[in-house]
Parts: sequence; structure tokens; C-alpha cells
Amino acid sequence: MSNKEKMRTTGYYKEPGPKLNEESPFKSMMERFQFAAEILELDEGMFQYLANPVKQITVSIPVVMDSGDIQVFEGYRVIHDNVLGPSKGGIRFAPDVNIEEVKALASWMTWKCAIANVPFGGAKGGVRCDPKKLSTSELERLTRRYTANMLEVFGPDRDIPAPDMNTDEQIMAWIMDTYSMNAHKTETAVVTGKPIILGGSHGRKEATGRGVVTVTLAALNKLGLAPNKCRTVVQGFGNVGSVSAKLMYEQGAKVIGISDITGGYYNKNGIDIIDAIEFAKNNGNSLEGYPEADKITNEELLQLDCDVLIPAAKEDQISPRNADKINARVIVEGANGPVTANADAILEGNDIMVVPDILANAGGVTVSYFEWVQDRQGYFWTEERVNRRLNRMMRAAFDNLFNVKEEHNITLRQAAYVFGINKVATTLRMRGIYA
Ligand SMILES: NC(=O)C1=CN([C@@H]2O[C@H](COP(=O)(O)OP(=O)(O)OC[C@H]3O[C@@H](n4cnc5c(N)ncnc54)[C@H](O)[C@@H]3O)[C@@H](O)[C@H]2O)C=CC1
Ligand SMILES: O=C(O)CCC(=O)C(=O)O
Repeated sequence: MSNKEKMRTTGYYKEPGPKLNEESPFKSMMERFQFAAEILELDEGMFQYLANPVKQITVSIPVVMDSGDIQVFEGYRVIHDNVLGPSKGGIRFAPDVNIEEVKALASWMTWKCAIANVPFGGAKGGVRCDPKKLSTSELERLTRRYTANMLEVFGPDRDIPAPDMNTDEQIMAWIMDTYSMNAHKTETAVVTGKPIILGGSHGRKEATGRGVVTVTLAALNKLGLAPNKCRTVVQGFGNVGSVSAKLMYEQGAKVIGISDITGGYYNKNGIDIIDAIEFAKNNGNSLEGYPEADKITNEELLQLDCDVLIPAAKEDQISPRNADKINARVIVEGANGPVTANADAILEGNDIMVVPDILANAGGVTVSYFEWVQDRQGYFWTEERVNRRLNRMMRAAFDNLFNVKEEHNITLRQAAYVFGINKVATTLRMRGIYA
């Protein structure tokens, strides 16, 4: 049976047709998985094992709102796999998050942890809510109730959440506290991305953006481009985007475009990113009204003529709809899933190198691993040590995948899936779970 047929039997593969959502992250993930499975000649049992998450949990989260009314939210946690170790992955709060999206994000975490060489499986969580419409105390009650519903799932040796879109160190602190109250002891290692005072790690907040820039520099080196000659565009100005923009700026790159949910901001002479970060900080974390650049749309931003494009907002931003209009030499995926699977070939055909998400944004989970190690040892590292080790691990991961790419004559994304899936499959065979 071909892998395509196997996917049909599990319902994962859908023939292209009018009902198909061509920009579904889960579909993108499965198409790339299928390609790698064929190269690796995975047998059917292994294919089925790795295609299916080990656990999918959906919970109802009743919250007493400030008005006194009860509102019920839906929350998810998907454990894709725990073969390499306890499962690991962020939690996002967003109005449109759903179980299919969380399933894709959880399996990306599995391959990402394998590539980053950290001893974790993959998981992801989400709560369907609009955090901007919640007061701080509503957000706290929501987070604590979600955590209470996940007490049997989370645990420092079982499943360890972290921040993702619209979640931050305060939310991680509430998760840690709720879990600890129920465990009757302080359990810092149950979650990463915490405030430093609660056992967080130096450098975790900046880690994802820092890792993005490490692999960007490695990619530019392969292309023979000097960072200080590169016009850079960054989509998204949250945790990942703002740090990536700042570190590229500090490398001497001219950052000509930045953006957030309010739109794009373009200045052909380059934007002072330190100034833009300060502006957003004093403007409710928003770039709206940023005076030092022209306002453009997010769509126009993605099509700017540049050397480096870092999509660091959300999934499905570059698809066949606009892939042909991308004018970059290299795309470095700060976000998870910003390029859809059916845009890959268009970008490749236009000779645009793509550094895939499961490599490019692995700096976050790498420093989360450092945080977990520090919490368990009760011994904390300096920021300099964290950054040095992060840089070394990201560079090693890039070089490793570049070798796989050259060996098989495939793209860096295909190399990432081939390496990640092969590592998990090999471990699984050795553990004997599959026997
Ligand atoms: N925070 C982390 O450590 C990691 C995050 N990621 C991924 O990076 C991406 C961004 O995450 P964070 O920076 O943590 O989120 P965040 O919530 O801090 O920032 C998201 C940013 O994207 C902007 N945005 C949202 N929708 C947009 C749109 N349609 N167009 C343009 N901008 C838009 C928001 O305004 C905000 O500036 C997500 O895909 C996330 O899964 C990946 C690895 C780790
Ligand atoms: O830091 C972590 O554990 C996971 C971060 C995350 O959710 C991701 O890499 O997508």
C-alpha cells in the first residue's frame, strides 16, 4: 500500500477538491511527513504510529467572569509523541485555535526536539479565547482552571508546557503555581518560560529569536551573503519577531520592514529596531501609528524586495496565493508553519532557500530544556552560558541538516523531516515499543 493510500485509510489524506482547506497546518505537516516517510521507506506500522498523536485531550473550562457570569472556554492538549522523553511544547491562547491546528503543532514539536537534540517528545496546547478581551483576573482564572483540568497530563517527567502565541511568563507562573498547589510542593520543572525569580532561565525569553538569527547567519554564510549587506523583513513583532528583528539589526542588517496584527511598516532606509521596540512597549505592545515608517499591508510586507524574510507571526502566511511574489533570497521560519506545503515547490523553483520552522525556531525549546535541567538541579546558569550553549546547539543542528540535504539532494525542509522522523523511528525500534 502506498503511503498516500495509508493516509487515506486513517483519514489523514484528503484528495484536493473544493472542500479542501488548502492552508491547513495539519495537511501541510502530513504532506511533508508523507514525503519523508517515502524516502525512509517506513513500513506501515511505523507510519501509522508516527502519524497519530498518542493522546488528544479536549476540556471545557468554566470561568467566572468579572461580571459574575460563567463563560465556558474550550482547551486542548495534544501529546504527539513521547519516545525521546517527556513531551514538550507551548500553549497558545487564540480565538481561532482548534484541535487540528494543535495536532499539527504537536507533531512539529516531535520532529523539532529530535532535530534540536533535546530529550523530549512533542506536545502542544491551546485555549480558544481572545486574551485581549479578558481582564488579568479572568486570564488568571482561565489559566488555573485549564491547568487543573490537565493535572494528570502535565508533570516534569510527563509533559512540560511553555509559552507560545499570546502566552507569557506570567501565564507560565500561574500554571506552575496551580500544579504545585495540587502536588503539595513547589514543582518548578513542570513548565518552562517562567519568570527568572520563579526558576526561569536567563535567555529563555529571547531564545527563539536568538536561534532564528543563529541559523539565518549560517544560511547567509552558505549563500555567500554578508549579514550587514542584507535587507531584512520581519513579519510579527511579538516575542519571536521583535527579538529576531533586534538581533538582525545588531548584526548590521538593514531591517526595512516589520509588522504586527495592525499591519506592515516599511522604511527603505532601514528601521531603528530599538526605537520600534520602545514605541511598541509604550503603545500597548502595538506598532499602530509607528511614525518612522510607511504603513503597508501585511500582504505587501511579505512581498517586499529583500534578502532575508522572517515570517514570525503565525501559520499559512505564504501559500500558492502569494509564493510566486516573494522577493527574498532566504526565508527563515520564525513562526510554526508560515509556509504551506503546496508553496514549497514554488519557492524552490524560484531558488529561494527556506530554513524550516522545526529547525529555525528550535532555540525556544532548546533553552526550555536548559531551564528544565537547571530547575531539576537547583543550579542556575549565567545568561552568557545559556547563549553560548544555545548558539552551539543551533549551529550543530543547522550543519547536521545541511549535510542531510546535500547527501540526499533534497531541500532543507525535507532534510529536517527525514532526520527528525528517522531519529524518532530508530529510537522507537530500539525501545521495542513497536515490536
Ligand atoms: N514564543 C516562543 O518561544 C516560540 C514561538 N514560536 C512560534 O512563533 C510564532 C509567534 O509566536 P510569539 O512571538 O511567541 O507570539 P506573540 O504572541 O508574542 O507575537 C505574535 C505577533 O504576531 C502578530 N500577528 C498576529 N497575527 C498576525 C497577522 N495576521 N499578520 C501579522 N502579524 C500578526 C501579533 O500582532 C504579534 O506581534 C508562532 O507561530 C509560535 O508558534 C515558535 C517557537 C517558540
Ligand atoms: O519551549 C518550549 O518548550 C516549546 C516552544 C514551542 O512551543 C515551539 O517551539 O513551538
